[in-house]
Amino acid sequence: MNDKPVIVALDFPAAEPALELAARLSPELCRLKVGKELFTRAGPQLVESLQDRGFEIFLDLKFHDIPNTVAGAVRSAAELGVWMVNVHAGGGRRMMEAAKEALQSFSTPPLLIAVTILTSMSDEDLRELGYTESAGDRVMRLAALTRDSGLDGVVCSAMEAPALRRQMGADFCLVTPGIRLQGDDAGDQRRVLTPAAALASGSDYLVIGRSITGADEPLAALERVHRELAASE
Ligand SMILES: O=C(O)c1cc(=O)[nH]c(=O)n1[C@@H]1O[C@H](COP(=O)(O)O)[C@@H](O)[C@H]1O
Repeated sequence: MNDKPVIVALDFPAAEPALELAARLSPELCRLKVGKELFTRAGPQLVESLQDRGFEIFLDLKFHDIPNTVAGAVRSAAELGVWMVNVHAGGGRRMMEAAKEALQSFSTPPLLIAVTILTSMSDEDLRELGYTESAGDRVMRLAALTRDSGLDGVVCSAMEAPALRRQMGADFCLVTPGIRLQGDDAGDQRRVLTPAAALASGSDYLVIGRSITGADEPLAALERVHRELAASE
């Protein structure tokens, strides 16, 4: 297990609750993810405030556009000094290669990760989009394309992690959302696992939102995750 596998998803509508939650966590125990809702409202200033408090940031804006536009967006993220940034693998090889190329001039570039198939998507959802492959097969295809395009890894469901680890090797970074503490509601997620099961499946980083941010005591929930991970080693 790497030293800090937990990334807490700050899915809040404004800076204030995000900063309040961050104040109840510790940069020793987790990194933070700033996604579309929060970034659209609070922007780079919020990212900088969180960094000033010692947190490394996963900027989760899932860029998906023409190569030139995505390259510029990824460059802007790197200039913000974030630790991880992501794009949609569905943007294709040229888009991902352009994103990678945009990071060449940075001495410590962010990890560049691609989203394969969202963990909210079921096989049935994919069929409705006209895809004949199962979610699992499509994830494998998109992950191979991601690796061949020079990216560092993928966001995927922990359910796909064992096959991805086998196929992509030890150095390919697997970031897995869709994590729930035992007893928590899955909500809109479709392919969920517990933290220990996700790590045992080969995940490097666990993205955890509501199981921590929705807990009465977020730090206690984060510590519970760490205890469960340590016990499962
Ligand atoms: O890129 C992501 O982080 C992501 C990809 C994906 O396939 N599924 C997914 O849930 N996520 C994110 O992971 C977080 C999960 O939050 P919870 O379901 O509350 O734990 C959210 O911020 C999602 O945006």
